[in-house]
Parts: sequence; structure tokens; C-alpha cells
Amino acid sequence: MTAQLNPRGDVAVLVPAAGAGVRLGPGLPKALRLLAGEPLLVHAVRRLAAAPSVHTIVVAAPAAEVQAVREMLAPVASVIVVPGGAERQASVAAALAAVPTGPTIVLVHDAARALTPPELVESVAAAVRGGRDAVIPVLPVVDTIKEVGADEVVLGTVDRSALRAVQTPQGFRRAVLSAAHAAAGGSLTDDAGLVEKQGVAVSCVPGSEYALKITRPFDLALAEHLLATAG
Ligand SMILES: Nc1ccn([C@@H]2O[C@H](COP(=O)(O)OP(=O)(O)OP(=O)(O)O)[C@@H](O)[C@H]2O)c(=O)n1
Ligand SMILES: C[C@](O)(CO)[C@H](O)COP(=O)(O)O
Repeated sequence: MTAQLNPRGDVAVLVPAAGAGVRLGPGLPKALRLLAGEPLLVHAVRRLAAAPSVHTIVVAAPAAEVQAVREMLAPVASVIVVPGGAERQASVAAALAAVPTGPTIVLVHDAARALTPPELVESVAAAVRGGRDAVIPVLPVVDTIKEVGADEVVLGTVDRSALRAVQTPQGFRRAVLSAAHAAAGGSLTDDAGLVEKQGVAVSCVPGSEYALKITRPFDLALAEHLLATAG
């Protein structure tokens, strides 16, 4: 059944989904690869559409797949689909340009984080609504971190107590994200990094293990297992 987005919601979610998925290995663009029989993008959009604050979803699809993605998502939720760019930042900028008047909060969410729970979408949006300019979900770093030289010889052990692993959705006041993209030079894969460059404070909220980014084959196998075992 097609999910109805909330016409009174205040959140637009941008979904960059135009990446190739080189690290996953040869095959379809990553967002179109199957997880438990459905494309990663379908899993991601279904969960976004289940978040009560979401008013609009804009997907940046591989340029050659825009119509196919529209047809694929039509039974899932009413979404806007635009062609993505060569870099993630360009895909996000294209999606941002397609957000209609209305939403005051914009979230940016990787299609590759296909199992992200709607509750995380709500907690990031709530933190922005509560007055933060920019909010990212994070997890503590669990491994010992070493800095190494070019020859893979250890230079030292990094203090990880102040390190965090960053996930999506990343949330922004709409004007803050728009200004950061307008000013952006170069290409960053992380929108919070763009607003940091503008001197905007970025706040953290607890992330979710389920928001893992499906990057390598092991991640896809892990996601299959999580789906199969989640009650
Ligand atoms: N030109 C690009 C590159 C990436 N993305 C999206 O950005 C998200 C995070 O990127 P990542 O998971 O690193 O995907 P890829 O760039 O596809 O991965 P790889 O580097 O292995 O090719 C993904 O949902 C991906 O589809 C995008 O919309 N446009
Ligand atoms: C935005 C991001 O998901 C935060 O962890 C990440 O930066 C995306 O891409 P990357 O190419 O794997 O750095």
C-alpha cells in the first residue's frame, strides 16, 4: 500500500541514491540492488515514509534510472525523483533544489542506510525543531584507532574518547543547509561538513546500529541477517 506522507509535517528528506556502489562490487547502482528481494532504496523510503513528521521525500536517482525509480517507488510512497550528480554533494544539491515551499527542516539520508528506523528520523528532526541548526546521529567508536604512516607503520594511538562515527539522516534548518550548499566549493560526502565550514554548530544525537551504511558485501549480508531476525 502507498504510504501517505503528512501534509502538515515540517520535514523534507533528501535521499541521495545516485552512487555506483563500487565498494559493493560489480552490479546495478547500489540503491537498486536487492536486499531480501527489494531494492535498498525501497527499504529506505518505506522507513522514511513511516516517520510522522515527514512531509516530502526527494530522491536523487542515477540519471539513467529516473523513470524506473519513479515507477519503483510509486507503490511505496509519493516521492519526487530527480537526476543525481557525479558526486554525492551534487546529488544532494539537486534534491534540495526540488523541495517545495513548506518544510522548514531538511534531512539528508543515504539510500545506502536502508534499515534506518523511523524513530531515528524523528529524533534528528526533533532536535532541529528544538532549536539546533544542524544535527547528526552518531555512535561511539568501538575499536582502538591507530594513526599509520604511508608504509603502514604505526605512528601512534589516537584518543578515541572524543571520536564519533557519523550516520544519516543528518538534519538542518532549511536555510542553514541551503546557505551551506550555495557556498560550497569542492566536494564533501558529508553535509554536516559543509555547514561546519560555514561556522555553524553541529550537535550530536545517539545513532542506531540499524542505520549502518551498506558499503561492502559484508554489510549487505549483515543487513539480510538483521531483516531476517528482527521480530
Ligand atoms: N554521485 C553520488 C554518489 C553517492 N550518492 C549516494 O550517497 C550515499 C552515500 O554514498 P555511498 O554509500 O558511499 O555510496 P557510493 O558512492 O555508491 O559507494 P562507492 O563509493 O562504493 O561507489 C548513497 O546512498 C549513494 O547512492 C549519490 O547520490 N550520488
Ligand atoms: C554522509 C555519510 O554517510 C556519513 O557517514 C558518509 O560521509 C557518506 O559517504 P562516504 O563516501 O562513505 O564517506
